[in-house]
Amino acid sequence: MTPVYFDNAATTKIRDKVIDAMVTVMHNNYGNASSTHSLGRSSKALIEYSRKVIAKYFNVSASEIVFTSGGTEADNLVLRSAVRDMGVTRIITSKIEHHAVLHAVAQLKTEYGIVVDYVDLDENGQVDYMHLEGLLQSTHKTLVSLMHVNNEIGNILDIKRVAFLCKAHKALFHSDTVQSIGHYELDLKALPIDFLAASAHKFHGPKGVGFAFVRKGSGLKPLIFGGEQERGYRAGTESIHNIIGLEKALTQAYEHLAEERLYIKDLKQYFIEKLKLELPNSVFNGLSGDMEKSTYTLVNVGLPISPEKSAMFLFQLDLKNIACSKGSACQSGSIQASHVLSEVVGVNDFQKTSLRFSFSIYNTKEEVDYVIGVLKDLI
Ligand SMILES: Cc1ncc(COP(=O)(O)O)c(C=O)c1O
Repeated sequence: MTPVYFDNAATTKIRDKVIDAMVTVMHNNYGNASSTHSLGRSSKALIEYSRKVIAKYFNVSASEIVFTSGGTEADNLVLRSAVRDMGVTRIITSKIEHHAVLHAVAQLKTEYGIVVDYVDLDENGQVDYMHLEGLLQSTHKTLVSLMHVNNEIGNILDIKRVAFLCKAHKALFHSDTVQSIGHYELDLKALPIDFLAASAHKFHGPKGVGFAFVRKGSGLKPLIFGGEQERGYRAGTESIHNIIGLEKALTQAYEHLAEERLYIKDLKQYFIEKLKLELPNSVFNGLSGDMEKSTYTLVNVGLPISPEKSAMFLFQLDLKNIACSKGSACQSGSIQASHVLSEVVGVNDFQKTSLRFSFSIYNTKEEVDYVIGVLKDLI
């Protein structure tokens, strides 16, 4: 039996069309994009074509897209260069960012002694925009780094509001959009955002490739030094098949966005209703039970199971062929809280075991029925 895969926020299955495009490239376009012969030139042309296609979706110019090994590298590229090369002396972020941001910022604090401030969050983990505005009254050269969609609880940031707040206070704005690109559209002509991070494996593309959007004139310098690839922003021979895979995955995602969003949203709604009916003592963490204020791709549920029993519970789910994420009140058997849930889940609800179920076009309502049936039986 193939697993019921409800862990799409961790990574997604690659689309067949994406695999086909990548295999064709691996067969035919093995030339190094820096070589001047025709094989090299055709590799280079493919990369530049992909860059143009990607840039168009965000209404930016191709030179503002820098390919990276994924979201983590894109976050690090932006954050580290902001401090090292752009004069940033203060970063405002939140305690529920992905570790790719949190740990990179902590490292910058250690290395450069920058000031780090964490914006207040409300009881659902939503950014307190008034507090953010207060924090922005500062003489420091500031960068704000706030994620668009939270990977654990699905909360959606009012990215437009934050972008204009930053602009009004002359702060740079970076958003980790790893969970939103491919699922939400962003017009970067209309939004004053300076930097973004994206990752292909979150929208049915390959692992190990992503990109940073870097606004023209930002003064960004590389994280990795060597050759002149990526216009000097990122040294190293380009992974052509991965870049083509990224572009094809993004094209597929945005071409089918309307119908696929409807399909997945309907699945999430069905999951919520069914869970409320079958296990009414469950709670939805953060805003994940709110169809409008959280992403349509995931729910994070506190189930009425004590954390001590949580490790066994996850093992039992695994035996039933259910793949979901611990997301979690208890990780790998030790009672170690997720940093996101520690911030947003109240003490009482924290006595429950939290699981993240994240959906994609490859899931069905029958799978939802199966999972909720298993949860009910086990509980
Ligand atoms: C919000 C967020 N940021 C960054 C990352 C890291 O991306 P990558 O796996 O491409 O390095 C992830 C992946 O889990 C994520 O969910």
